[in-house]
Amino acid sequence: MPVEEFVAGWISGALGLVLGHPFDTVKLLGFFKGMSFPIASIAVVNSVLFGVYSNTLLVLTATSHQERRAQPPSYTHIFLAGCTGGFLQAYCLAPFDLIKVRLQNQTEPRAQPGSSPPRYQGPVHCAASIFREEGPRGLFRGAWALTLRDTPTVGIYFITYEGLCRQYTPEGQNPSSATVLVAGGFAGIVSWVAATPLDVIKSRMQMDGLRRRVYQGILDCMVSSIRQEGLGVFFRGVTINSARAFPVNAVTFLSYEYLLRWWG
Ligand SMILES: CN(C)C(=N)NCCC[C@H](N)C(=O)O
Repeated sequence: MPVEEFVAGWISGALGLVLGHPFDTVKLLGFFKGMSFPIASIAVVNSVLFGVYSNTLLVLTATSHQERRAQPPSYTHIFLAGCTGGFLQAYCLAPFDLIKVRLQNQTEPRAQPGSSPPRYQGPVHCAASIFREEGPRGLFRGAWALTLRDTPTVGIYFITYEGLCRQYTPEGQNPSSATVLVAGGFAGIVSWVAATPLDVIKSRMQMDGLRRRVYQGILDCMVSSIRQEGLGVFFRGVTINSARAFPVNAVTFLSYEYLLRWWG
């Protein structure tokens, strides 16, 4: 199994994250101290995403990354490989994303002298507390919603990227840096617009159970969110998600493509 795609995915995910971090922190007006935890986690997750995507395409089309410019895969194969990558990355992402959401939502003012410390003191303490208080399965709270969010939308992500690259690149050639940046950025925006409704539900499921269980499941969470807040609830955060998605994914695709070209 070729591993370059896993390594390129690892590095490009970390680079994309550096750009996305300020948006992620602003998103919930919370604080998410330090970058080492997000960098480490996103690098692993991106490596799974790109590695599984490329290796699934290899199985489906019998072409390696280098051969795909001359023999472009069909959009159906791209979509299926993207969905497979999205499905598997969601499971790796689930515990990291849960910790991120729990820390971001911890918006109590920072400890004043004499006040009690925050519930979670950092990523490791957060993971250990969830494990202790909610059991090992607690670390995967919201994982189904995350899988439903990522499986189709990562398919859309790769279709948009490939479609735009093909549109603006002469046949058989590699796309230019400008094309990769724009196609990557738009792939990020389109997929995040599609992902936002389930992103809202996923975050609510991840916060559920902290004090008491409110929702019986994904459907119940959807229905009660719509009842209480109307359909607009599904678009909460869509602007910040899109603003973050462009630079993050432009840089992720540019570094991924160039690392693979560089390694031949
Ligand atoms: C819409 N979704 C879930 C995606 N397109 N996922 C693929 C990776 C996105 C990138 N790591 C990011 O954080 O934007």
